[in-house]
Amino acid sequence: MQEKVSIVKIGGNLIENEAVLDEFIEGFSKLEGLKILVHGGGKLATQLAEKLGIETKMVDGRRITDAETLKIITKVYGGYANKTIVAKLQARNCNAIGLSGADLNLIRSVKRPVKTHDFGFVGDVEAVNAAALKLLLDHQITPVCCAITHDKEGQLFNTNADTIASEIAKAISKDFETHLYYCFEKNGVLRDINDDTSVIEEIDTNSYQKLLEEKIIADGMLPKLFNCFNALEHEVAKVYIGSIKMITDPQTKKTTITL
Ligand SMILES: Nc1ncnc2c1ncn2[C@@H]1O[C@H](COP(=O)(O)OP(=O)(O)O)[C@@H](O)[C@H]1O
Ligand SMILES: CC(=O)N[C@@H](CCC(=O)OP(=O)(O)O)C(=O)O
Repeated sequence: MQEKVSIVKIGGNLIENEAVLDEFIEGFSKLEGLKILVHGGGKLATQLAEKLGIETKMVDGRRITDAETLKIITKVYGGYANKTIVAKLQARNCNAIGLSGADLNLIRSVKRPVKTHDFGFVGDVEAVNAAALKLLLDHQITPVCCAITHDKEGQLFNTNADTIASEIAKAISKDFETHLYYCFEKNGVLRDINDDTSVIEEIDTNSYQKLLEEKIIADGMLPKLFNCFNALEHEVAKVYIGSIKMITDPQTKKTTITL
């Protein structure tokens, strides 16, 4: 039987709020077994860009990343957010290491091809160094991964954090039973975005198509669900979308994604 690994992705709207981040870290550090944390930080990057007078442009949930924006996201994701999370985990005796996709050649990507838009320094994932992750996990070290990748020729890229989480989950599924959790500020995929009690408890391939047609799944939820199904199609055992409470309390209402 394969050993279980929990991969938990936490969105930027949560890490921006210190009390919520602390609650999450408390729960995550108590999670039994092997684990990996993937974090976003989009909201913090947007705030810093605004302070520096740099306009933020998002297309289909992805940030157009010019050279100045790449500097900002490297500071925010690879620096402030990543190191704050690692320090908070260490304070709870969770032996974490912060990594970008360049560290250990963890995630190699290629510039997103120009179709309707040129996203600039945005990378699509090509390869994940699963052996490096296994090495860390085998030593009970918890990787904390941010939304930065590289092309192995010296160029950093910005990559959606939901994609980082699903690509990591896919890559280690040969060696481990992987359970992927997408934590964000709502209780799950909602039928009515203004009603936090309207959680859709299960979404499968058929109901997914219907929810897309009805436009119930929109904005940031589009890449998230694409990544959920992509993970399940590549041997990831379980995929959930919900609040931070779902990782500590299995009874918490959430959305379970199935094929
Ligand atoms: N059906 C839906 N249920 C929940 N959220 C939805 C739905 N459709 C669109 N959304 C939007 O998607 C957002 C989550 O996407 P995003 O901000 O990219 O998440 P994250 O912070 O985890 O990266 C929610 O805050 C919400 O505004
Ligand atoms: C290419 C691209 O869009 N990258 C994302 C990476 C961060 C992210 O995904 O953060 P959240 O999970 O907080 O949304 C961005 O810069 O916003």
